[in-house]
Amino acid sequence: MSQLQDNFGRRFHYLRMSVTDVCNFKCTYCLPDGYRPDGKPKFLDLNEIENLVGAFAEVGTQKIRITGGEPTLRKDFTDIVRIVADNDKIKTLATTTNGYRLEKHAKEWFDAGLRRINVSVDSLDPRMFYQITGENKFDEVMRGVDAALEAGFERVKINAVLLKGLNDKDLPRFLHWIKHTPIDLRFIELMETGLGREYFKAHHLAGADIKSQLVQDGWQLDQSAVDDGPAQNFSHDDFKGRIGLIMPYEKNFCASCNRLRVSAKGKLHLCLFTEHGVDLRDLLQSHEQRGELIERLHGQLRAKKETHFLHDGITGVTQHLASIGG
Ligand SMILES: Nc1nc2c(ncn2[C@@H]2O[C@H](COP(=O)(O)OP(=O)(O)OP(=O)(O)O)[C@@H](O)[C@H]2O)c(=O)[nH]1
Ligand SMILES: C[S@@+](CC[C@H](N)C(=O)[O-])C[C@H]1O[C@@H](n2cnc3c(N)ncnc32)[C@H](O)[C@@H]1O
Ligand code: SF4
Ligand code: SF4
Repeated sequence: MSQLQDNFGRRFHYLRMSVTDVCNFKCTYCLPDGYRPDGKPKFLDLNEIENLVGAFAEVGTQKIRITGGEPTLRKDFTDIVRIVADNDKIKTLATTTNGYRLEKHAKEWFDAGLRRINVSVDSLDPRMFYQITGENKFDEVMRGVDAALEAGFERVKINAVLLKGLNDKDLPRFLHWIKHTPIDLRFIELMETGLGREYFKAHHLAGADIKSQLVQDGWQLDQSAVDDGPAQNFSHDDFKGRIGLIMPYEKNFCASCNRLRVSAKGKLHLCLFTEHGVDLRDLLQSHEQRGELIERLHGQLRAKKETHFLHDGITGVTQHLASIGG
């Protein structure tokens, strides 16, 4: 079966699969008022997930990241991990989590087949962590990170959204942490969502500024991390950890786009900032529908735009990233 490719020659071997919109945190840049149910949520069930993964695997998907909302709030999260891990075409299985349930379940998820984990830790100062996430859970989350390191995950990454006037003083603490700890830090430039211009204007910090500072301090661009898509990665001889920057406002950011998204209710999003998703759910009901589903995927890929709306100055297209999984 031919691989997913768009009109610009980009190949898509990475699926970000959201399994819930629900979240228990209130990150100020994402869900400042917390999760608000939109009617009765009915997220993809295990059968639908298995059919989805099977179809994507058949058209070249090798990496799946389970995301949300907070994916680990699903009671059947471990079963979801197992379903994806059981598909031998999927070589890399990852999740992104706020770390809330990590301490207790890291080993269980690892044993079910999860191999990479990204934990969002926006600050290493517990008070700032609380101010940003709305949850006083810094110690629990950090114990979760330790549990993940102990469980044997091949990669443990920490995501932090760069926020002017909030966590922008934290860089030295983060650097101190990765001096002797083999952690990959991911600094993500704040993206403007439907939350409003004011928040963005007040807190947006250009990733390029962090990049200049890192380069000045002897960090070197590492081109070897080929599966990382649009992130730029840096390493330093004196540090065990690495740093990745996601700078969506940089020119050419989308040229290396390699990922597609499916929402928790089964909608295909060709970009994090597309206007709407295309329903796949009607074709996720049985294994026999796989051929038709694959045809729909190929058809949709032809409509993928070269770059995203943010570059055209159109904002508010995505209300918040919890709805698509970031
Ligand atoms: N605009 C944009 N932002 C992205 C893209 N990929 C990741 N991001 C942002 O970076 C955040 C962190 O991503 P993660 O879920 O941790 O995964 P990742 O950084 O893609 O990690 P890898 O799978 O190792 O590449 C996402 O939630 C988004 O906010 C992308 O393709 N486009
Ligand atoms: C939507 S969350 C879902 C997974 C999980 N709840 C978590 O926080 O890790 C995925 C990632 O999106 C990032 N994110 C959310 N809103 C963002 C925004 N407006 N700009 C940049 N990154 C954002 C978060 O920091 C997080 O690392
Ligand atoms: S970034 Fe993740 S943890 Fe924070 S509110 Fe959004 S979905 Fe929840
Ligand atoms: S913004 Fe859209 S097109 Fe650009 S890299 Fe992200 S998902 Fe791909």
